[in-house]
Amino acid sequence: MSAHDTPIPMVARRSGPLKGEAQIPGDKSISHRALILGALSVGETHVTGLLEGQDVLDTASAMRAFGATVTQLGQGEWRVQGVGVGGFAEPAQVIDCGNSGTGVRLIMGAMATTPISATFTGDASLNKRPMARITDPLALFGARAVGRQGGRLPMTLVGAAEPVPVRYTLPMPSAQVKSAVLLAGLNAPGETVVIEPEATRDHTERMLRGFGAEVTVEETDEGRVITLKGQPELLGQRVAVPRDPSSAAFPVCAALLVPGSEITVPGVSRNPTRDGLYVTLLEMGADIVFENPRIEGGEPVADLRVRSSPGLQGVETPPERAASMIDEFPVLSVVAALAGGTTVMRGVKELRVKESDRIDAMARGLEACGVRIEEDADTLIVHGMASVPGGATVESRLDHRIAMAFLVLGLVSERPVTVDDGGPIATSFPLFEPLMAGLGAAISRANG
Ligand SMILES: O=C(O)C1=C[C@@H](OP(=O)(O)O)[C@@H](O)[C@H](O)C1
Ligand SMILES: C=C(OP(=O)(O)O)C(=O)O
Repeated sequence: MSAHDTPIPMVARRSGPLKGEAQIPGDKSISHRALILGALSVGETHVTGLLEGQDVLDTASAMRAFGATVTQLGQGEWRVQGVGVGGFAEPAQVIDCGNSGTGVRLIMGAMATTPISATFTGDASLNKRPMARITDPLALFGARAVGRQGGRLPMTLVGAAEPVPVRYTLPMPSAQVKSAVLLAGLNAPGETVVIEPEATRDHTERMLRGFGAEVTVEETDEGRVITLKGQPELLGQRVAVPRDPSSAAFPVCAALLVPGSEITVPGVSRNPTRDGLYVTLLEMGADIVFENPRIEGGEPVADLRVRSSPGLQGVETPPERAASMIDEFPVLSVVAALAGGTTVMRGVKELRVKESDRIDAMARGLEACGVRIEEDADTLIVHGMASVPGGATVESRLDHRIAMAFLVLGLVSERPVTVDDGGPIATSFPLFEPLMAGLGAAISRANG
């Protein structure tokens, strides 16, 4: 579903020191997976800390349409009564995944080996994103996609009546593709194998094991070889969702940039497959301390203490790090604009097929704010400056991360930065505005 109908312009102004504690919402990737695996399990799954952003709410509605019972018990506390592997019913209505690539791609995988059909659609952003990367491997199981030319939504997926297991090497580093293949493999006999030449976020493998599937991971010369034994009985679990490092990135980067700031950010996931931004910020000279490291809900977490860091220096991020920080490049570009020297982000072409073309969105927005950038198909280069003029209205292009990144820039630019539509922020970080205001950030509705 579309999270909002009319644009919500927002503005950020130069702010005094950010202080206090930032309670980040639950991880989006893990929240989607908790609902989907809960729906594919026998018995009851109890989730705490679920992200109640629109992307995840759309996945909850989809799981209901496939026959699971999904109930909100309290804030972030949800119950899923599953239908078991292979138990999805054919939905009576079109499945609208809104703005969410993760939602639609994982759900297509989850239904592809069940003999039912479902029609999927999304908002104007999602309906432009490539789906052949999913329907190609799902066809190997015996599923069939029918829809628009060019592999875009809306499309109908006809699940395989007699699925066969698959061995598939990922042609691009994508946890969504990996996860779709593994979820499809659940209802195929025999072993489904996914080979990923570059490691991507591993929440699906971790959580499948937690729900009782047999999953092995081998590091080989070809990359990570993930083997799933098909047709397990998944059993409902208790899932405690850790806080989202991709959402935490916004207040963390804001605190690094705004002079005199000191914030704490408790309980953020430090899964190594998600840690690239934090590695990069430390290399740039950021003052971030990871306190009280521990395991929560099967994921490594820590409490972050972040202090403003005036001497940040530009760095080069290598292509092999890109997957572990893929959603953080927009906000890293903002940090880079205020760092000494040049920051070169390599191996980032996947950014071109996110909610927007994020290389183009950042490049045009930063230029409008007075920052010098260079780009090619797979690289973004930002030339840092002591002070960014700002004073522009930037297009958020139905992309939550673009909107939040430019609002962070506005906190430290000479003149305010406006984003034409902050509505998409609700897809991943519904309480971004009050959370940032609570820290002392001057972010508000532009017409309010
Ligand atoms: O699997 C996931 O939960 C995600 C994988 C990434 O997408 P790709 O698989 O397209 O890289 C990431 O950008 C997205 O926000 C969440
Ligand atoms: C790319 C993202 O999400 P999705 O692919 O699920 O739309 C994101 O949250 O930055």
